[in-house]
Order: sequence, then C-alpha cells, then structure tokens
Amino acid sequence: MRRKLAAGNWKMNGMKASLAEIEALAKAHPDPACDLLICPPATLIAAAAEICQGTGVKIGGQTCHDRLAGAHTGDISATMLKDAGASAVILGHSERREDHEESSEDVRMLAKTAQSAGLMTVVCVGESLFQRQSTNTLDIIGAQLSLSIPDSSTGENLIVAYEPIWAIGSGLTPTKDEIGEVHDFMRARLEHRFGYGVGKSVRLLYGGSVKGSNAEEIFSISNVDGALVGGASLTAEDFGPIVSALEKA
Ligand SMILES: O=C(CO)COP(=O)(O)O
Repeated sequence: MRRKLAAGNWKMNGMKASLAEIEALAKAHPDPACDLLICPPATLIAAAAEICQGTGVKIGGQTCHDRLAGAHTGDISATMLKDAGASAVILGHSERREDHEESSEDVRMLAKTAQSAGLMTVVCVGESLFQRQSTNTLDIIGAQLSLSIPDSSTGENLIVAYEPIWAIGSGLTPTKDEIGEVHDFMRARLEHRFGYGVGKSVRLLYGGSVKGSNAEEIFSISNVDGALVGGASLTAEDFGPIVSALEKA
C-alpha cells in the first residue's frame, strides 16, 4: 500500500516569520495518517528542519545542482540540502524547465545526483495548454517520464508529480477523467520500465490549483497518491484542509 503524501512547494515565498506556519501545521497534525512534506525556499530549510524534528513533517528543497560540490556560484547541491536537514527535493518543475531552460535530460542528471545523495526526488512532468490542444498529452507525458527519470529510481527515492502547466496558479484544473487518464498512464509506464513491484510503489502526485475545496474530489481519482500544492500550502490554514482530505481518502 502506498502511503499518501501531501507536499507543499513554497516557490520563492516565505520569510523567517513564515516558519510559524510550518510549526502550526506540525502541531495541527501530530500523528498524520499521510506523509507531509514542505519545500520552503533554501534560506529556510535548516530552520524548518530543526522545527520539524520529531514531528510528522519533512522538509525538502526545490532544486539542486547536478554536481555535489564545486565552482558553481549561487547553486546548491543535493548534499548541502541533506546537510541542512532536507530529505527530499523537487526537480524539473515547469517553472524551472521554462525559466532555467532545464531539459528532461538535465532533470534526469539532477535526479540521479540527488538520489545518490540519499534524497527522495519529486520529479515533475506536465503539458502546456498548447500541447494539450494540439497534440496527444500522453505522448508528451510519456516522453518526459522516460527522459527525466533515472534508472536508479525506486519506490523509496522517486515520486512523480503530474502538473499540467496551464493548471498551475490559474485556478483551472483538469477534469477527474483527464487526471485519471494521465495517472493511470504514468503507472503503466513505470510498471513497464521498472517492473511491477517498483512501478506499483512509486507515488504519483497531482499538482495545479489544488485547494481545500477540490482536494477530496482529486484524491478520489485512481492512482492519485497525494498532491503537490503551491499557493494553498503557504499557510497552515489553507494547507490543513488538504491534509485532512488526504488523511480521509
Ligand atoms: O506548481 C505547483 C506546485 O508545484 C502548483 O501551484 P498551485 O497550487 O499554486 O497551482
């Protein structure tokens, strides 16, 4: 049985004062029936990890470099994330694929390095609106999956997040059938590539305008093992109802 996961991606949001939200989340869910992960900006990782020690909340990074150390000004390595107390890292988010021109091949290198450093990797895939309207979405997702995910992946070090780019921060969400179609397809692809056991154990998250009001419906979809939440993960008040819906799913 895959343990469900509610993950929050704070993106470039959050100051020291925002650590109170993580503390409140941990307090509100002292013994959560699902895994909880918050990925704050890098500046808050060490302090957040300290606060979360002994709680059900884990802390993650939002990206890392494909080398573990060296002359790379401004970058952060997987081992640094680990050293700061992170146990996971989001890789290949569409905002990084676009803003930093990260290709799927780049994402695979990052994931390979992060996995070798002992981090859980949350690899993001998703189609643009243009791709959904003009081509076969499953072809896009299939190509991203095969190119972005390293062979070193297992059920313990890989999570895949399906985030349709047009649903991120837009208030738009795909229909239940559309999400189900992509998640069933991703499950079949992973089983085909890694074998039934590993393919079955990789958790698949949906991301894109998840809120307290639509969480229950999204979590009822087959092969949706949780969510990667942006805006609604920034406060305990908004994230709490999503966590509660997942605990009940
Ligand atoms: O990009 C996302 C999470 O990584 C989703 O963001 P929103 O939940 O704000 O749409």
